[in-house]
Amino acid sequence: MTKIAYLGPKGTFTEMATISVFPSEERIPFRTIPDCMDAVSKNIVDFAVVPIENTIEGSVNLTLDYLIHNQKLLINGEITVPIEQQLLIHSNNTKNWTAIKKVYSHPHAIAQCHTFLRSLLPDAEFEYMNSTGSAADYVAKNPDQPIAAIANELAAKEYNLVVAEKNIHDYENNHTRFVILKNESSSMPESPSYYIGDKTTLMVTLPADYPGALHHVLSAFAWRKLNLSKIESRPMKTGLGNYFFVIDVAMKMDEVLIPGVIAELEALKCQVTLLGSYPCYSLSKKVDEIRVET
Ligand SMILES: O=C(O)C(=O)Cc1ccccc1
Repeated sequence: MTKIAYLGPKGTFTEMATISVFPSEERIPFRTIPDCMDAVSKNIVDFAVVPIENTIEGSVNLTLDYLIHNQKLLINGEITVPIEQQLLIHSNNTKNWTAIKKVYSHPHAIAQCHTFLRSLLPDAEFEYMNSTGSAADYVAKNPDQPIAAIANELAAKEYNLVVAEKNIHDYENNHTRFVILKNESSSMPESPSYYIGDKTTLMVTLPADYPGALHHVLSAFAWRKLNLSKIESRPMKTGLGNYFFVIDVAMKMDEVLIPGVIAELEALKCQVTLLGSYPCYSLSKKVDEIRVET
């Protein structure tokens, strides 16, 4: 059976994303994003699902950087999931949850709830965890401490926690994109999620810093009328001011336009790496509907 690594433990948003694309495959939780990617390169699993970008916080740098610098895997698919954050507490603490002293969660989840936290738990400290699921697990295992987790309803059920406050995320339009990684390009199993189109992701390194360099790169896409859905710069880690660009093109790899862009950029002495050309899905179902037992 196909094996899928995801950022665990059970009850994470990544698990929600994974269930929606791989409802009947074997899903295996890993503790960290790099652990998921290593599992693919060591052939312990066939695919890994990890978060890559959030509407509120932007890119998940750990994923982008590990993909570029450590495990050169290919993006085989993408799934976008609506994110609703809940404040979860142990049933021992339901009487006075405003006395919570510490809030545990993934850094992006805490960042998505700053307004709520500042107004209702202004004195609480934050404790950053590898995932929202591991925060929920910690709160469940420490019933005597005045602590809460920020996580989803799946985690509330999984760890038997109480939802003290519902939908505490500051912005309505809170979505996260997850990528499906593999060490080669392979066709994805038919997904029950909604197909929303194809994307191609390129990594571009400029030969040197000179006036108009990025303009030249972008014009290779512009005059071909290729729509870019994202451009992100990340440090090359070789010195201050050295960056590479990760560029998402809103179309499938073709035989003319994208190869033409790559040839043009290479003629400008840019280094271009294809990170993947893949189908994108969207999940707009409720947690109850997506819980699938294997
Ligand atoms: O921690 C999780 O549940 C994850 O899957 C990572 C994450 C954290 C916050 C928002 C979306 C995804």
